[in-house]
Amino acid sequence: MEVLAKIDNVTKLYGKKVALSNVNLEIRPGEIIGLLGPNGSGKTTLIKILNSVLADYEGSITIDGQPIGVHSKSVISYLPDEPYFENWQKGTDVLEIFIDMYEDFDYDRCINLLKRFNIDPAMRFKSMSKGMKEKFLLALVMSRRAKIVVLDEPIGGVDPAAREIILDTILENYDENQTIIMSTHLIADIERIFNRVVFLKDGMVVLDDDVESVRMRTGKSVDELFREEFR
Ligand SMILES: Nc1ncnc2c1ncn2[C@@H]1O[C@H](COP(=O)(O)OP(=O)(O)OP(=O)(O)O)[C@@H](O)[C@H]1O
Repeated sequence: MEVLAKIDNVTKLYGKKVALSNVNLEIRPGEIIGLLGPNGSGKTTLIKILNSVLADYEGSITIDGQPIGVHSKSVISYLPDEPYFENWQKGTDVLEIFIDMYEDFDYDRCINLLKRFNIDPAMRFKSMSKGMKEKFLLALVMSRRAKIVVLDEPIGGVDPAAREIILDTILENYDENQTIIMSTHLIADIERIFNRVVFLKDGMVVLDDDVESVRMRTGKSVDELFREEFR
């Protein structure tokens, strides 16, 4: 099957601290991948490398057949772990930026998602709660018809009822060939949407498997397996 992203022997050091150690992954179209691991295991570092935020690493990465750069940015829709807008801005200001910046941005889809999340884009960010900001940004990022969507801790600040709506929305809105890579600590809440999980431990991949085969092989949910692995 076609490989959408290939991560070959990637190692990342911060000074002497090893954040990623010889990471190898092949990512294919249509996968919904849970990138899981305890605090400090390297999830955000890997996500930042895939999204050109960090460039000083060893190893090689191709995305959609090309090295990381202008093309990879155009095919990846990225939700960072912290919002990147200013408090004085309104939702509509950022919406306009997305319309201008991304050819693949589907405005109607975004407006529908915002309605579903009960977010009024005319509000300024300083008037939104943490969860409202997260939902706003998620609606934007999910509205790009990008080949790869990378979500770093997308629903950490969102209440449990809204989480369910968001997960359903992700499943309903993602295109069949789109790949989603999502880091989270809320494994029990989210694992129903994953079809593949990657566990990182001390910067190394210690598990990379289909969710179905994990369940068949171990008789455990991903959440149970995670708690066992990282106890
Ligand atoms: N800017 C930095 N400078 C130095 N060390 C860093 C920096 N960013 C991350 N690290 C270190 O790299 C390792 C991996 O961090 P990373 O943020 O990728 O982990 P994570 O799995 O995303 O953690 P969390 O679940 O807490 O978000 C940690 O040991 C962390 O201390």
